[in-house]
Amino acid sequence: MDLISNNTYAFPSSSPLEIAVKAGSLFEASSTAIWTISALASVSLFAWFRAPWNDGKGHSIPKGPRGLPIVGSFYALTRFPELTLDFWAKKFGDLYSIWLGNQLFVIVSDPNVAKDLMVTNGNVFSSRKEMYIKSQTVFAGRGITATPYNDRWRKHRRIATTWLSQRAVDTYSPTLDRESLSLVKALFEESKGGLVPVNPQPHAGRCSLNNMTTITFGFRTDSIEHPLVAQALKLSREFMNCTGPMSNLVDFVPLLQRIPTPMHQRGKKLHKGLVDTYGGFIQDIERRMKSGEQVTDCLAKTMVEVRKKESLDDLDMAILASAFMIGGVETTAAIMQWFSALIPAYPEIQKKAQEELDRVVGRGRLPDVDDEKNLPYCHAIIKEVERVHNPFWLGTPHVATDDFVYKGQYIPKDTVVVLNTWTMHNDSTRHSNPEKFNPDRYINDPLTSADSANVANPMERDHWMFGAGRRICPGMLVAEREIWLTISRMLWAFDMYEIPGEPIDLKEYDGLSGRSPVPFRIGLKPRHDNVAKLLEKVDI
Ligand code: HEM
Repeated sequence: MDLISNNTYAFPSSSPLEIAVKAGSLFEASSTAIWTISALASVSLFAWFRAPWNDGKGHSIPKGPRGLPIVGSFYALTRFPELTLDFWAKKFGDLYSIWLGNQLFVIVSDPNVAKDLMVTNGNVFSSRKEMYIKSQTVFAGRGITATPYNDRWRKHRRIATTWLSQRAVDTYSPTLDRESLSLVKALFEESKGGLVPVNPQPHAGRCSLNNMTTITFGFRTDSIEHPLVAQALKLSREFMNCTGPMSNLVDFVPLLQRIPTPMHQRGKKLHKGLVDTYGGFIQDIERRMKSGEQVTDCLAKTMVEVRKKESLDDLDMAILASAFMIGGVETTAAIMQWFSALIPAYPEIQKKAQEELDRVVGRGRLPDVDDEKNLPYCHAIIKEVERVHNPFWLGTPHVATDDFVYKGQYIPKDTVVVLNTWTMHNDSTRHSNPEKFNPDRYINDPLTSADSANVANPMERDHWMFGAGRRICPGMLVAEREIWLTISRMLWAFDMYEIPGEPIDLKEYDGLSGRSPVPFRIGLKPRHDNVAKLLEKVDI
């Protein structure tokens, strides 16, 4: 494969970083004319729509790239934004600022700064910006993920955490167990026992989808051909592409919000798609409950039961369910997909994991939840995949609800705060030789990521994939269990190998904010006869 050699994760000579940086500097160099024309046109606008650069007490906003009039630094962030942000982190430091249109962002590239702002000062840095497309158009002012730090968010977060607590996740174990077995069986069948190359992506997508539809609506799909699989994955992907932290300029240039753009149409269509699909399931559940039918326990049923007490309207329920379906499907599926794309290049790592599995679990049964503590190498592989291939390099930004001065640097109220996790995950002071895929770096880290998020020293946290502070992902527990069951069982069942002549591209990815690998195929050779035997009774 062309991008990986000797276990080293190295960028090609015309790397996205170089392209982004070259594009940035070329743009800056050749943009004198654009500057002159647009500066004249925009100077008055500038003064009008940009926040103050200092607090009048000698504290200025953090330094950062100058950007262009009107669009700010947007031009440099349309492709591989994480690499451009990393380049600027090296130039401007752990806390720097950028402008996108009229919006000031500060970019946090260091674990200590992340903790100081988002955890220690969580009372200031736990809100969300009401972005025009994401919050106002797609979520119509609802939805836990996009809601500002207010009572509506507290209510939705309370309902969500009830459904995502450790106790709740324990009750989903049979679902997570079943779906991971169904995934392994589907891969086994499609690969015809190792003879036919397989793209595991749709199977991983259906596995995550089934977990979320069962938790949210109490049903599952029975094959990757089920129409909901394509529909749900399309909605999630469109959501990620329209609403990522830096996905569209309409959010940051108020003038664009007043004229019809294709992004408005996409936002409205997406809103309708989410409400029709997920709101439709809730209405169906409510109708069945009213007619006295027994309805399986699920989030939708709970919402219908408490709707009066919690003053939830139809839109609240549809959007909260959508947040589960968006937050919980593309994310866990992406980790399974990155694992499947990456691991074939590392036969020696697979072998080591499989030796551990044979020794601890044996070949007479598949690994289970309780085995994780005794399988440190398999546990470490997952953490390393998450470090190297966080599906959300920029997370979900927070916003400051007050003016704040951090180490002499002024962060005005309404500034958007982005965790630059690419830089944090590739910091050589925390992770030696960060470019190397090396599960051994986590071999002495038995913590779950949920526990690791609470370690006192932020330099010791495993990774920042789930965000930070009061808005940290409430789905961590279910996500970790789901990922454990699927990945440990794939390692137990298959030798995963590259198809000769079909290199797997790990640099490109699909998605503007949530990332998954571009389509690929791998070989999946069952490791022993018990694979077929133990999967015999599993239903897909
Ligand atoms: C690998 C899997 C996952 C990843 C990488 C992930 C990542 C994230 C991130 C980065 C955030 C923003 C955190 C912050 O603001 O600091 C978030 C929030 C959220 N996630 Fe996840 N997530 C995953 C799985 C899940 C699952 C399974 C669910 C279940 C429904 C879920 C539901 C949510 C919700 C509802 C929020 C919004 C929380 C709020 O704004 O208060 N996530 N997630």
